[in-house]
Amino acid sequence: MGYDYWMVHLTWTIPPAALFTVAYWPFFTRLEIWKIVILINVAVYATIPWDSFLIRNRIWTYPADAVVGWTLFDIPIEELFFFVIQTYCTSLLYTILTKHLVLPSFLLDRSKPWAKNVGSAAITAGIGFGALCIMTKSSLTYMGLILSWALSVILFQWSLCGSFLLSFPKKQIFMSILIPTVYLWMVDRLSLQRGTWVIEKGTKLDIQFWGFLDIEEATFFLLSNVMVVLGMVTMDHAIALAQYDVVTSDSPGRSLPSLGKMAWSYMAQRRKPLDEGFLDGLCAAVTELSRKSQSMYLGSAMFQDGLRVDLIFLYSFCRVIDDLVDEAPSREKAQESIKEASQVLHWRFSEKSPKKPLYDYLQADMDRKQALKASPLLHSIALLPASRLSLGPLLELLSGFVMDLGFSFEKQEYPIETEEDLEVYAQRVAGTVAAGLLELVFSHTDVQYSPDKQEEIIQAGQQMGKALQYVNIARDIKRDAAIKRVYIPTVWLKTKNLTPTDVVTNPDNPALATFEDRMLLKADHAYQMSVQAIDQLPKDVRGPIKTTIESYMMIGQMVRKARRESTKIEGKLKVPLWRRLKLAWSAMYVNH
Ligand SMILES: CC(C)=CCC/C(C)=C/C=C/C(C)=C/C=C/C(C)=C/C=C/C=C(C)/C=C/C=C(C)/C=C/C1=C(C)CCCC1(C)C
Repeated sequence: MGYDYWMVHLTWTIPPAALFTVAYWPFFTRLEIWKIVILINVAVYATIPWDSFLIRNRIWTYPADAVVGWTLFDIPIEELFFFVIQTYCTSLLYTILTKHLVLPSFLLDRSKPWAKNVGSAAITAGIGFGALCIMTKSSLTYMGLILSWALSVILFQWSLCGSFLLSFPKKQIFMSILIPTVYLWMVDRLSLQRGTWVIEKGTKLDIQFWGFLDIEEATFFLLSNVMVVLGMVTMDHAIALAQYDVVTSDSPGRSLPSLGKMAWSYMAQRRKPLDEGFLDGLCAAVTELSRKSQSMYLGSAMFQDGLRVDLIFLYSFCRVIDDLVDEAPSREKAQESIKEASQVLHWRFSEKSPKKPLYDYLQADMDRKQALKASPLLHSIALLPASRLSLGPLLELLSGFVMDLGFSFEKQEYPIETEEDLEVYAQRVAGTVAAGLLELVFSHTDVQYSPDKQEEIIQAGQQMGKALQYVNIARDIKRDAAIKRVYIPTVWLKTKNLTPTDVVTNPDNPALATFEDRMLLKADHAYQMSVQAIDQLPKDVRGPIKTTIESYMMIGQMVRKARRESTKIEGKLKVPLWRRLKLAWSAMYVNH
């Protein structure tokens, strides 16, 4: 008896598993943990008969002084632990690397119709080849046993998730397979060299890499990681379909069904055709978000499932209308866009069945389809989750943009005259977005809130939205001056004998520091008044919301610090990535 095999685990497999677990712990969701637990079970049950058969046939052996001696179906306990820990590490790595992806956006099958069949044929050929190898009862035996067993599992997985896998990003798949594979190759080589396990001659090809790593072992570790990763992808395919059902559903409030239910409806494979218009729009919105704001994209990944998808659509709408107004060639054109947005919003929210799948709706009327394709505004409104939002805040947001159009340097018109104007403006452009976000949160949770409670929380949320807008304004005084906008109330400026025009012409005036400070104080005050409300939100949104808010408030602190140390800032002030990560980690940890 000996501890060599356990030492392999203690030195090589347990430490990376522990390290990744601690680093990722605050971000683990219940669903992710269940996925991994299920996969570990499947992996263990699927591997036991195979491994036991190989050991009984003495394809490989364990020196008595390397193992403790406890076995199950002749498999050393250390080896069983290997199935568990490898499946855990690889699936955790996959979970981390794919965390930012929006699963339903890969449901659209853009692959060639033959691609899936070619894959199936190739895998089947591999299984056949493996069987032939086994029949030769020669040095090909071990390779044959690996190929026929692993490829059978992979064929089953491919038959379920093939099309989904083809549209899934390849980089994440390759990394989650290759990193653990190469790592385990090194561990395996070391153990074979030490003789912790021995592959018997006669049934192996006797070809080694790096002196010790048998070609069969290399193949095995590659294929076992492929099985683990494809197992995760298959479950994610089922989850993507369930998320799709939630976000395209008629009912205003629905959360994701249980994993068991998802697996059942996935295996039954009876589905209505997917709404292509919707999925196209989702892909476009996701691409846009990741292109325009990487931090918002990554931040949104902390929100789960259907809520995240809905938030992306809400963001997309705000973004589109914002760009339309900012990039309009003239004030009149911008006003037209806002008017159009208002009309389409009314249409979207009054339609008898506004939640009707977009694609059906478009099919019914080709002209409308053309119009939608041509106009990002129409498109983004068509995609808004109208059954889970209300019209009020969206219209109020438009009125915020109208205020922005009131600025005119030539005519010396500045709409933010009093502090109250500032508050109205912040409510319109930011309070409304917070209200929309919270409506979506209430729709996607199983927690029951009375209407009064919801109203109370939305009030606080709007206050917080305003706080963040004040931070924004304080940070952007110079950038706004460059586009001839001044959000510092005219009455504040008057106390220092300044006018908004002075700010536009001389944004470097040190006297402006007072107003920056005052704006940040206003932000702090609004923050203090509303921060406790976060604790009343559903548990799984507290962390992400805290993270978003705190990283914004941190910008405020950095503005203050930059002013104190009179650092010159070119462009937009940003919180460094590592500080945001640290902040996210602790905000998520506290609310885990
Ligand atoms: C739930 C929802 C929503 C939907 C359902 C969707 C669905 C149907 C999904 C289906 C998924 C499936 C079928 C997944 C299957 C995964 C498998 C079989 C993984 C095997 C891993 C095997 C592993 C890791 C084996 C590891 C073995 C090891 C490390 C052995 C090592 C070794 C050592 C150390 C020395 C001697 C040689 C040897 C190679 C045996």
